[in-house]
Amino acid sequence: MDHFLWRILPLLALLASFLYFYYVHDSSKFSTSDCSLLPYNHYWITSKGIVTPRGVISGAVEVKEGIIVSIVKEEDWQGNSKRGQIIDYDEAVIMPGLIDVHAHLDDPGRAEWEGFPSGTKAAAAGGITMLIDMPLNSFPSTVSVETLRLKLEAAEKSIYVDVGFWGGLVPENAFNASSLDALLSAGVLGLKSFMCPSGINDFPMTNASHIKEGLSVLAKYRRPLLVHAEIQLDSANYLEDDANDPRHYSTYLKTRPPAWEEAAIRELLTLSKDTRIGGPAEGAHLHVVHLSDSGSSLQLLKEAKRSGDSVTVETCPHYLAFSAEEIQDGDTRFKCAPPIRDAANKEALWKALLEGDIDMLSSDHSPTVPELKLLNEGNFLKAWGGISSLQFVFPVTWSYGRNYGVTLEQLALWWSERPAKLIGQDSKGSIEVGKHADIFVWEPNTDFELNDDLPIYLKHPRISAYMGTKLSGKVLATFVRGNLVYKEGKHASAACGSLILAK
Ligand SMILES: NC(=O)NC(NC(N)=O)C(=O)[O-]
Ligand SMILES: [Zn+2]
Ligand SMILES: [Zn+2]
Repeated sequence: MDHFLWRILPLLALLASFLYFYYVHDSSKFSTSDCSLLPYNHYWITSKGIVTPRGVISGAVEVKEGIIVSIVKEEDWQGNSKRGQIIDYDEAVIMPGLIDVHAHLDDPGRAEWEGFPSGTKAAAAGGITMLIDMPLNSFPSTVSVETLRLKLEAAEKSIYVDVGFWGGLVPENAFNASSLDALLSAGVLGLKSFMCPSGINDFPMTNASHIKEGLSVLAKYRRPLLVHAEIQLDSANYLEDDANDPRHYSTYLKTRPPAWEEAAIRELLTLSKDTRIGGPAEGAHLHVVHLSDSGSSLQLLKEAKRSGDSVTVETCPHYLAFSAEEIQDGDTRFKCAPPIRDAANKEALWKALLEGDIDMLSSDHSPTVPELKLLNEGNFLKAWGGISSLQFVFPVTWSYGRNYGVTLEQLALWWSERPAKLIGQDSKGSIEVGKHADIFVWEPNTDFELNDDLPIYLKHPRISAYMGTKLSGKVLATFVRGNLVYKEGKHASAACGSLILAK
């Protein structure tokens, strides 16, 4: 027996060295740092498609200690041998990480709905390198310095991507300038308010005078006011009869007509004009979240922009992917506010986005526990309003957008450059020398079906309206400040995202 062991010893040694090289030497399998799946922090990423503000190039991006330190075109790169570590992605696309300016992670207080760890893991797996957490659905709402502190405590050491925070503008703080001053000084990136009930009792809606107060305080800090722009008008056209079955999506659609959005946007534009006493450049920037109405609401925004108002607008992938006609009876996964409208509206939203009338995209990831989505009962009037989408927003934008001829540069503009500008983060939003190495890598032509076989990190994947859809665009890797935080089904072992506070 001994004799036999001696004879196979060289074979065992060979196997051991193979295992060493396969598992240890390939840095992506094992790591020395907990924050990154890479054991080094100076490296080059090479690819035939790197999306920069000056176009798509073939070449290399040099990353050192979290910063992009050089970008080299292929013709200047070849033949140069003094390189360090190289990660070659060949035909895969290298893009600036997505910045999602509108996500509800519901932590602290309702972490069973999502939470910072699952939400930011899902974000990283979807190419998102920074998200801004909404001030509501968590408990307490982020409406004061004290409640912001609770947010920061909940997020610290629990986030896999960078996270910033919007503060809430609510009746309780709107007339208290020192409270708003304190909240803004503590670092929220801007304020968010609702012109209709928010769906959650602890975040009440604001009226015109609250909004005016908010705008005037925000102007001093040069930070934006984000508004859920719907005003409840008489919904007399909804009656409890057979034709208005709450399991029919059309019943819900009738309860929130486009006129609600139009009325809110009209009022908002007037209010913000009133605060621009010294001219269009004065006053706070206004940002309309999740626009759904591509008709009169959009027209009002276009006119305001043309007259020089400081206003931007976002829409969300669910308004671009789905239409009311396709939503099945009882499928409350699709309930959100403002609602998903008809196919013609969807086409017009794409046109507005492509023509630059809609500035950017956001997820409005607003999940809850499956019980509150009432999936069995299928009652559109009672179910929680909010779409769960965070991990899928990029492949969704690409899958539906490619039919409209969407370019890589447009994707970067809608998901990175313009969001970075809205939140005042000059060091983020594009692949340029001196900026944070917030980057993701993806394969445009890899198709997949969203089902349980995939690694999905959201807490409640079942409630997502996207489950069961076929998509293209597979995210391979995500780097946050140079740390490889996600690679094909695996995250870094520690959550090292940064809390981003306005200065
Ligand atoms: N409480 C919410 O999360 N509301 C959200 N709900 C949606 N969009 O259906 C939102 O952003 O208004
Ligand atoms: Zn909203
Ligand atoms: Zn929202």
